Amino acid sequence: MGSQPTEPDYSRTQMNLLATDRQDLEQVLASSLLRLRQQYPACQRLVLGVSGGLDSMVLLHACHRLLAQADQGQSQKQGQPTWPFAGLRVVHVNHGISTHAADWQAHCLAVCGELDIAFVAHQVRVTRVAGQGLEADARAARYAVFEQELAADEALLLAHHQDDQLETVMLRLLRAAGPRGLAGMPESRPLGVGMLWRPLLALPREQLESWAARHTVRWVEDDSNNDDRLSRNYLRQHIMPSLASHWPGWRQSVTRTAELGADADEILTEVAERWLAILSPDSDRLNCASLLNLSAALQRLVIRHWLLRETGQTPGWRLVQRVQVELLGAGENAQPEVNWQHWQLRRFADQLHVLEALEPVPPTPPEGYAWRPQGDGRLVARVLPGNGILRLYQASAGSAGDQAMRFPDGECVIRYRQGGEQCALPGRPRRALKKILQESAIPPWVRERTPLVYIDNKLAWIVGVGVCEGFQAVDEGAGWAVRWQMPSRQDHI
Ligand SMILES: Nc1ncnc2c1ncn2[C@@H]1O[C@H](COP(=O)(O)OP(=O)(O)OP(=O)(O)O)[C@@H](O)[C@H]1O
Repeated sequence: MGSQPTEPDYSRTQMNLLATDRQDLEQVLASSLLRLRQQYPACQRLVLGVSGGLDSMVLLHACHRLLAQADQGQSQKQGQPTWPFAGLRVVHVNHGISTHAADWQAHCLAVCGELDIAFVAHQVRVTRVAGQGLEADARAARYAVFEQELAADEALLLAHHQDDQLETVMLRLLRAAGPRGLAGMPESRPLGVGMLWRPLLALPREQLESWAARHTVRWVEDDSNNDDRLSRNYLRQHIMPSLASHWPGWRQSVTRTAELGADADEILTEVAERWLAILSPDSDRLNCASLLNLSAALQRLVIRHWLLRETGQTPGWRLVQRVQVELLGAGENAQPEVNWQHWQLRRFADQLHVLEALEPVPPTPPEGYAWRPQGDGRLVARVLPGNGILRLYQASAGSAGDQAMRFPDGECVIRYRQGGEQCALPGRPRRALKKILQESAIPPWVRERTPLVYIDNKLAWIVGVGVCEGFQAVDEGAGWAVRWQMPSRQDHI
């Protein structure tokens, strides 16, 4: 296959479709765009994702025709404007993978020039992710560009069609999927600050092909489409034709399955959210004791949605299973952990935690990190290299209680535990710091990086645990409290 713009292949177009499709495709597009405008009134301008291939070229030309009709005064249909948008522009992502990448970009630029439509191209560097194919990596890079590119009043239109949807559902089925996977691609979803919209999702590929033929649309054939080592191509070339020959209604059946999947997913999401509101009301933690009271299937549902909520990534079946067995099933005193991408999933104090893996804290200088009062008597926030930031604030009566510290007159320094330290909390015997930390509510993965505030070389405050004997504020309102914001998003102590 070459990269040159190809003449439409008339031999593949079907006569019956040729007779009727022209209006159909444009009608379907127009009513989809009206629906977009009604559902998301904030979307006033359109951005088309155009690769240079047949599908997105059809979308581009068909949008251009609707826009031209509107300009020629045919803009009202049953009282509705046929083109209710203020702007239209095209974005092309050049992945730089194919040897024909520059031709695709040049073709998109040329067509947009002919149609007088604003065009922007982005060259991306595709980052390879272990265990993921090149196509998926390219897609991630592409969507990152789309997301960046989109403004809050814009919707991105992509030219996915019914065959793409069927392939997606079949591939997911073959890789194992629950209702969410079987639901296929949604017609719309939020993308960055804007919306993503797929106006051609209901139309079969054939219909796009015959429309392209009729309008002498030129496109660039993607040479990788012929490579049947790629699963999607194998399915398209070998499996789908035989399905059609034995089950003429298979497209409708799979489409219906996707619709049922979408319904089931919506209901399951509602159920999961209700449970999350109970089991993880206002924190990123999930309560194990209550979770264990649920049925095994409901546990997996809640775990899946909790991970999705906290990380933005959909966890696979195996991971959910591991969390259920290895973390939820662990004894109370065990401290198991499951690593997933750059997250750590841990169990501590009868809660499941999802943490972004933290870099180890860099070695502290022997003299510690000085934390000096300002001339006006206030201490400023102290950035701890690799370990977040400490802030001091005046503890108002009641807000900090016995956590309020006397104003540190002496030399104030921050250190971390080195081993062998001892101290006494008010009214308690002197003990090893290690023991005090172990018995505190501080999770084990935070203990070694817990800031220790020394005043005149004496341990005055174990952040997150309390003020040491001799340093507590006596008068209400006279004390100071410390807040530590860890480098990861979730932990404030
Ligand atoms: N390089 C590109 N630049 C701009 N838009 C693109 C590009 N590639 C694809 N698109 C848009 O995305 C649509 C779908 O493309 P394609 O089927 O190749 O994507 P996909 O990898 O299957 O994506 P998805 O993961 O969303 O299914 C195209 O019709 C087009 O609208």
